[in-house]
Amino acid sequence: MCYGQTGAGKTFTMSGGKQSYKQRGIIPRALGHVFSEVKSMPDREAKISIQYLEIYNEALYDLLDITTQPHEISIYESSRGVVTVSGLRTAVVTSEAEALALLFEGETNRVIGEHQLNRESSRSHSIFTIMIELRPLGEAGGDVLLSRVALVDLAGSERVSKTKSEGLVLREAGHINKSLSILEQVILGLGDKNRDHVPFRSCKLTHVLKNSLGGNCRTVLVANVWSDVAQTDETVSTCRFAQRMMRVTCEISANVVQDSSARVRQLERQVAELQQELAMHDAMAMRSGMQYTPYNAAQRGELRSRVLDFLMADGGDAGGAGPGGVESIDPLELHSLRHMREILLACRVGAAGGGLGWKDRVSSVIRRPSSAGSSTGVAAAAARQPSGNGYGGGHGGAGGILNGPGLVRAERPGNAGVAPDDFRPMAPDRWVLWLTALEDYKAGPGALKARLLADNRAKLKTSRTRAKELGLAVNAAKRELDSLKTREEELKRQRVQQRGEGSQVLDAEEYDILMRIKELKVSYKENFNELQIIKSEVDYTQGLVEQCNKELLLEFAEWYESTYGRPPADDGGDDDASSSPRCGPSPLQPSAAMASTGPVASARAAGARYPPPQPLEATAGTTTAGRTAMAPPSPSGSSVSAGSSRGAGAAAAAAVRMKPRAGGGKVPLSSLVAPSGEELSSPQAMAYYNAQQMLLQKTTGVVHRPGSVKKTRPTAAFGGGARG
Ligand SMILES: Nc1ncnc2c1ncn2[C@@H]1O[C@H](COP(=O)(O)OP(=O)(O)OP(=O)(O)O)[C@@H](O)[C@H]1O
Repeated sequence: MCYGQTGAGKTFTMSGGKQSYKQRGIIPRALGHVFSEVKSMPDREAKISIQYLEIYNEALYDLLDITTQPHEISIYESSRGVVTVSGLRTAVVTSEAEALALLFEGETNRVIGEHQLNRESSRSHSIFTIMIELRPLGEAGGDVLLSRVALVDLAGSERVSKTKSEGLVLREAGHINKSLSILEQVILGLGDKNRDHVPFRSCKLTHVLKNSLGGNCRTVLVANVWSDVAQTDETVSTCRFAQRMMRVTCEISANVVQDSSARVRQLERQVAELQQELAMHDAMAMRSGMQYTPYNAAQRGELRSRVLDFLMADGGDAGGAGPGGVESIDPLELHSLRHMREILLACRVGAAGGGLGWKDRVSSVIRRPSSAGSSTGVAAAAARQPSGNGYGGGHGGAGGILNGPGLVRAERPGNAGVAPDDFRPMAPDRWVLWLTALEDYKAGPGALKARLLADNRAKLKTSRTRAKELGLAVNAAKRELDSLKTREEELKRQRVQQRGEGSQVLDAEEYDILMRIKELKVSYKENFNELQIIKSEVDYTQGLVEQCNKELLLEFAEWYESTYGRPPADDGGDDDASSSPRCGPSPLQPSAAMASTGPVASARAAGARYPPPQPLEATAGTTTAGRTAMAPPSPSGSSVSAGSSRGAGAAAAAAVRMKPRAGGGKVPLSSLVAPSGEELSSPQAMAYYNAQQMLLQKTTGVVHRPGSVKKTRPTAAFGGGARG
């Protein structure tokens, strides 16, 4: 801030002489300095803007904006005491030249007058403000440093006796002197710590300069004096003012603010970076198909379908590992918290639909014995079932998969194909039927696809295992490389310290380390390359598995519909077949062609609403209770037409043979083989058996158990009493 009597050289000091570049004043020098400083900070982004205010006769004028319509410029003070001038043009400048052009434009707009002491006397106070916003360049959202430099060229105090002012110039002098007098009082007030009130608001000049005098600021006063004996009084007066000014002390701190919009951008960028990081970790750990965004309806439906598939693939609790045991089941891997939540949601949806036994099912999965080679026979399973529970293994928890609710594709008028998200809960009894039919389908017409699915799953498992191994090897190699490099650096430093810079002789340890590093680099590269290949293989096979699974289910749905009719709406499964008019052609009844002969016909004759099942457990010649005829196994490992239990079409497709067994008699379920020759897994066989038991009971009221034939009263839930 330049202060002094008129003609002392304030404007010359602040703006400079017009003769040469050398005479440039503080303002152009400050602008040059600001821009060169900004240039020397490539890691920062600066926004520079300027304002140029004039206070003339206690009125505010915008020196950068005189061409536009006159507009009100007013002083606004916030509750926190921050003073701003509203309505003032703030010109953002990107170069020194641009800023200088505006400075010159503003100066030409200033009011000047002529009097005895100065031919070009400034008749106003001017405040040229440079505002700088500095923020980290690559790190939007960091702290923003706000700076403000107010370069003030005060009008000079003048003694009218000396200036001989009159008229307008005299009036201007009055305003000038008055405002300078208030400025002096303000400075006095600021210098006196005991003073409560500082009259900032007494005039426009002090009000505007409030934050530049007593706020969070550093104030520099240039006291301009006219070194002439005739001006001694004014010089003394100026020096006294400067002296008072020196008493004013301020506590300053940097104006650092948080840019909220930039902060949002920063956080977004951070999230994106973390997602990339996560993706990289997933890639390294060979976790494909990870999803961190919310699931859409189709994806949710797909997952539900997979959960169901998982549960069905298990096929009950036959207990134990082995070719058909727990170990052969493809686990539902948990990829992420979101994935886990979705799986639990799928379970909950299922539970909400059927409920019965679902909890048991989950418990049985969790508690399933894992000892390899344990007995997988029916007897073992049966031993765990509560006796006389009505539905054989299917109801006691051991064969829990049959108890769980299923999902059925919702029907759409005129559209057999439905999206996976159209699954809705199915009553347990219907689900049993559906599940059993699926097993049939997989063993019969869908055997090829099922085999393909199983093959692809096996391949996927192998690839994943290999990828996991490679990932571990790559990570281990990386860790070892890092630690060896650190050790090598350390040894190198020691060698240089001991033998000097030029020493090239390595000791044994350093040599070994270098050799190992070389080896590791080769193996790292090989493993890494293989990892990339395996990764794409995993991704591809994963896709194949999903595709096969989807196709299998869709083809099965078609097959089911053509075999049994369209799945009915869920009516709770409590239809009374004997009384209902739906006893006739039911959606679930086999077609006439299918049901014309054999057990189907028998069942229909008996009023069975469902295709009658056939117990798989062949206790030759003994299972005659009820209305369903049992065919004993043929001596040659003969086939029991399990398929016939689901109609002729299914019979051909889903025939299950029994392995020949020395001595005949009972054949354990673990010996069952599918027509394809594929040995049924114990859980599959158990599920199959349980399902058939359940259906048998529903149609005939007979519960067949391994080693026993028992007649039970059908439950009301199936309304099948009339058929017993
Ligand atoms: N250091 C200097 N070297 C050369 N000329 C100067 C110097 N200081 C001031 N002058 C000249 O003196 C005259 C008066 O200076 P200036 O207008 O800057 O005074 P002022 O203090 O601003 O006066 P006022 O208060 O009336 O505006 C100008 O013609 C200017 O060129």
